[in-house]
Amino acid sequence: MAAELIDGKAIAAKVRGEVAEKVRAFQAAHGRAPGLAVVRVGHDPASEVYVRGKIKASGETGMVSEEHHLPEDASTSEVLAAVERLNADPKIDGILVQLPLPKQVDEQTVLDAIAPAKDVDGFHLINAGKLLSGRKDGVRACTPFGIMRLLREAGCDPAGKRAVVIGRSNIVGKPMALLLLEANATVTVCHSRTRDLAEEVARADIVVAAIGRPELVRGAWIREGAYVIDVGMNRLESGKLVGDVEFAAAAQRAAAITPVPGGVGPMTIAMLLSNTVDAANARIAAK
Ligand SMILES: NC(=O)C1=CN([C@@H]2O[C@H](COP(=O)(O)OP(=O)(O)OC[C@H]3O[C@@H](n4cnc5c(N)ncnc54)[C@H](OP(=O)(O)O)[C@@H]3O)[C@@H](O)[C@H]2O)C=CC1
Ligand SMILES: Nc1nc(=O)c2c([nH]1)NC[C@@H]1CN(c3ccc(C(=O)N[C@@H](CCC(=O)O)C(=O)O)cc3)C=[N+]21
Ligand SMILES: [Mg+2]
Repeated sequence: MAAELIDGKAIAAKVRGEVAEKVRAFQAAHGRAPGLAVVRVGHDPASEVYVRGKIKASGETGMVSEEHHLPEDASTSEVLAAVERLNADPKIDGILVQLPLPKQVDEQTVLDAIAPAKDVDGFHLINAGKLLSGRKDGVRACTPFGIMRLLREAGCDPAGKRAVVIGRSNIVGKPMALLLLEANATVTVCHSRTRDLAEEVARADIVVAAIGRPELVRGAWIREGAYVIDVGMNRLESGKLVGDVEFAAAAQRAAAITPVPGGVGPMTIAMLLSNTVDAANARIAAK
């Protein structure tokens, strides 16, 4: 069986088109475009690539975006000062602090300083708590939120299905598990201490791999007809980018699968823009 390819690039383009429509309506109603601020600290080469992608994509939707670059040796209070300025800036609707931060910067303190209404990553504990509590008004983390859209576009309704999420980070694995639960899947969360990962995966109708280990999930583990979502971004020494799933072998068994690149990554950026225009509208509505 050859899997359907879930074309994240194409679906992300569709989402960006929806966002551009909302940006036009916002501009017409309020005389300005929604504003996104990205804070980047130091010189992580991968972060530079991702931030460039975010700035470019936001411009294409008609949004205004700005990048604030702080030096590698910036202190927690310097990063906090940048966040506070953006919290107070009425033209800024969304704030994203690119992770990872240099070691001397306290990541949790910085994320918790972002005004929850401007936290377009959905990483603030208020937004994490809203998701946990089943409230619909919080901001959803971009990567898991985008994955829910990919599943929907692939014709997969999670209700009643067995979903296995591999990874339990605050930015991908945990919010992913909660969104799948909200969509009525039966959810198992696996991690580095899981005794038999192959056995867990073999039962899954939906597999989301968010590990960061090249092709750790073997194609032979995949249940016939499963939906496979690969979040992993692993740069090999050859320069090739591969996911956490052994793609070619998994595609022999899956109903549908996301490629790397061109799957989850572009959707993450599209959902960031979607969260930003939604945050702009919500802030105006709250005034
Ligand atoms: N495409 C996109 O938009 C995005 C892609 N990514 C990519 O997704 C991947 C995961 O990111 P992130 O969640 O931040 O990573 P983290 O490193 O924070 O989390 C990795 C998770 O994988 C688990 N893990 C590690 N080794 C194994 C193993 N052998 N078996 C089972 N589980 C294991 C860890 O378990 P434990 O908790 O026990 O340590 C941990 O929960 C990375 O490749 C990252 O680059 C991330 C964000 C967005
Ligand atoms: N505050 C914060 N928010 C994030 O959302 C965030 C972050 N920090 N830190 C890093 C991770 C990673 N991440 C990606 C986004 C897009 C692609 C992406 O577009 N990838 C392309 C390929 C890019 C390439 O070729 O390197 C693709 O998959 O097709 C990947 C990864 C967001 N993250
Ligand atoms: Mg993200």
